[in-house]
Amino acid sequence: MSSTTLATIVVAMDGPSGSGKSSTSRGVADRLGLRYLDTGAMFRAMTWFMLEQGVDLTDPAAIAEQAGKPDIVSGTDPLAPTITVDGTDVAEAIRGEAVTGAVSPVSAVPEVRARLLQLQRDIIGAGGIVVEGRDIGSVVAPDAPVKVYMTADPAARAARRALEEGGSDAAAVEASLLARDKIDSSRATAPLTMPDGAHHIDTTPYSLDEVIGQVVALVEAAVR
Ligand SMILES: Nc1ncnc2c1ncn2[C@@H]1O[C@H](COP(=O)(O)OP(=O)(O)O)[C@@H](O)[C@H]1O
Ligand SMILES: Nc1ccn([C@H]2C[C@H](O)[C@@H](COP(=O)(O)OP(=O)(O)O)O2)c(=O)n1
Repeated sequence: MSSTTLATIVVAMDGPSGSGKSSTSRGVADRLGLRYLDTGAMFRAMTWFMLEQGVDLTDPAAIAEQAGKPDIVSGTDPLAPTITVDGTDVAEAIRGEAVTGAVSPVSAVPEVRARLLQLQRDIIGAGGIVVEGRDIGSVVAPDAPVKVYMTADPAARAARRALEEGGSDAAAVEASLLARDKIDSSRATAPLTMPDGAHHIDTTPYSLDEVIGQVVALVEAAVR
C-alpha cells in the first residue's frame, strides 16, 4: 500500500517544446480531477514583463535586477488555465514571437529561476496537481511520485507547433525550437534533462488520447 492519494499527488511532466506536455498534462488533470500548472507560461510571463520594461536581454545582471518585481499569478483549472502579470491578462501575448524568441535566455538567469521556483512551490502546496516544464522532476518536485519525460521527433514537434500556429513554416519552427532546446539543455541552472526515476514516453507514434491514457495509468498505479 502506498500513502500517495490523488489529493496529494504531484505529477511531474518534463520535455522539450512540442513533445506534448501541455495538452497531455491538461488532459490528465481533467480526467483525474487534479489541478494543472504550466511553468513555461510563468517563464514566458516573466519574459513579457522584461520586454515591457525595456530591459536589455543580453545583460543577465539587468534581468536579475528586475526578476523580483512582477506579480505573476497562475490559475490552475486544466480546462481554463490563466496567467496575469500585475493584474494584466497576458495569456495571448506570451505566445507571440517576441516572447518565444527571448524566453530561453531569460529562463537561464538564476535569479529568474529562484523567484519562479518559490512561486511554483507555493502553488503546488500539498499537491493534487499536474505540473509541466523543463525541471519539474529534477528540481521543482524531485520527490514527485510520478515523473514523465516526454519526447518526440523534432520534425513531428515542429509540424505540431506549425499546425497550432495556423500554418507557420515548419522548417522555421523546427529551427526555432531546436535553438531553444539547445539553450534550455545546456544552461548551468536546472537544465532540461530526464529526471531520475522518470518514465520516458516518445509520443511520436501515439495520439494525444493514447498518451493521456498512458500517463493516467501511471498515476492510477501510483495511488493504488
Ligand atoms: N501525442 C500527440 N500526437 C499528436 N499531436 C499532439 C500530441 N500531443 C500533443 N499534440 C499536439 O502538439 C501540439 C504541441 O503540444 P503541446 O502540448 O503544446 O506541447 P508542449 O507543451 O510540450 O510544448 C499541440 O497542438 C497538441 O495538440
Ligand atoms: N520549468 C521550466 C519551464 C519552461 N522553461 C523555459 C524554457 C522554455 O523554452 C520556455 C517556454 O516554455 P514552454 O513550456 O512554454 O515552451 P513550449 O510551450 O513547449 O514551447 O520556458 C524553463 O526554463 N523551465
